[in-house]
Amino acid sequence: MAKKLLRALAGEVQDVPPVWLMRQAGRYLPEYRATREQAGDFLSLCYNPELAAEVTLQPIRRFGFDAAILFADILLVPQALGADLWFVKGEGPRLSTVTTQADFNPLKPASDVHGTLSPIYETVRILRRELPQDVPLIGFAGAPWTVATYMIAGRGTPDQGPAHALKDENRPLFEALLERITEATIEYLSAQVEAGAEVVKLFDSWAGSLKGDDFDAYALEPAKRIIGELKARHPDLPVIAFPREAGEKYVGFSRATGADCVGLDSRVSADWAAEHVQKDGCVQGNLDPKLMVTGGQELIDETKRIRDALSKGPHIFNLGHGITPDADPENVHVMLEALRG
Ligand SMILES: Cc1c2[nH]c(c1CCC(=O)O)Cc1[nH]c(c(CCC(=O)O)c1C)Cc1[nH]c(c(CCC(=O)O)c1C)Cc1[nH]c(c(C)c1CCC(=O)O)C2
Repeated sequence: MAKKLLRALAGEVQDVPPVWLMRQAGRYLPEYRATREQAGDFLSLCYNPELAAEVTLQPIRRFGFDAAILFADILLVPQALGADLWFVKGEGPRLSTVTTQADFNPLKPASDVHGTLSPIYETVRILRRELPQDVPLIGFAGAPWTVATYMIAGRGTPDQGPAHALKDENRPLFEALLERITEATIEYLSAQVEAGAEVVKLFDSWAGSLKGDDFDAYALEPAKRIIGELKARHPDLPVIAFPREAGEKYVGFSRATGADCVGLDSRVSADWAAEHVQKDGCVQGNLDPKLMVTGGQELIDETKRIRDALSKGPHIFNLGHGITPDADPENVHVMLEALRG
């Protein structure tokens, strides 16, 4: 029997949808925290193929999810382009900033990213050997806009203000940066597929802060380019696009970009998505990650409600965003029982 996730991506409607969770390998799991400790820190874990493969496998062993997602980070691409990257404990990522032509000039060409990223391809090769036969591996990268917001600000920002400011004040530089990230992302994802990733996902976590024509130019168009080039190189490759908080812009996104599936955040209702988004194909989502912390009957009811609302078309069950460090692993079992039971 073909893998459940691949069947959903091919448009098959299933009584019980395949399920995996964003950030399923992460700090809510004690075994993840132990392996990260063993690696030293988060980035050392990302670049250690044996240990990165181990943390990718941990949630598969514990929960029996229908897909594994490569353990890495979207900010490895800026690092491969030459940006400095480090993580401040309890705060998050920091990067050297790109706000002037002088900052941009030393960035490497896209074809040079493989030197830094080759350990990630080794992680993929290990995983293809070690994953159970029925569990496909999802590779991923950040979408150009989201990656650019971190490269421009040098950190996460609540409103992506610095990136919007550069877009408004120096559009040629902003567009050159997006172009470089786009090219690097094509190279990176293509190499993941060559190493054995069976599906790829493009995370545009901050797509929702792009409005109107900006959304089309800087979220939709780059996704379309990346997906078009990947499918030219790997014709059967399924792609999941996640323009988080796109709202009304979710409508038609998969048709316009060529994505096989669109990821939904928790702000849109499953009923609305069934009518307006799922008519174009597979959707993924969209349980509120908070329910993995609070649990109880509401978790059970919401899981079933989303499953039922999206049951008339192809659906991959997931959260609306990543599972948080304060989530209770027991609640994952509760959700799986509600979904599959
Ligand atoms: C914006 C973004 C990043 N990284 C990612 C995104 C897009 C998705 C999203 O919106 O969440 C994507 C990502 N990051 C990670 C994965 C691995 C696969 C998975 O299990 O989903 C994936 C797919 C591991 C990680 N990436 C990070 C962790 C936590 C690091 C740790 O172990 O201390 C993990 C497991 C760190 C990270 N990485 C990033 C930030 C802002 C942070 C700090 C915030 C935080 O601590 O949660 C950048």
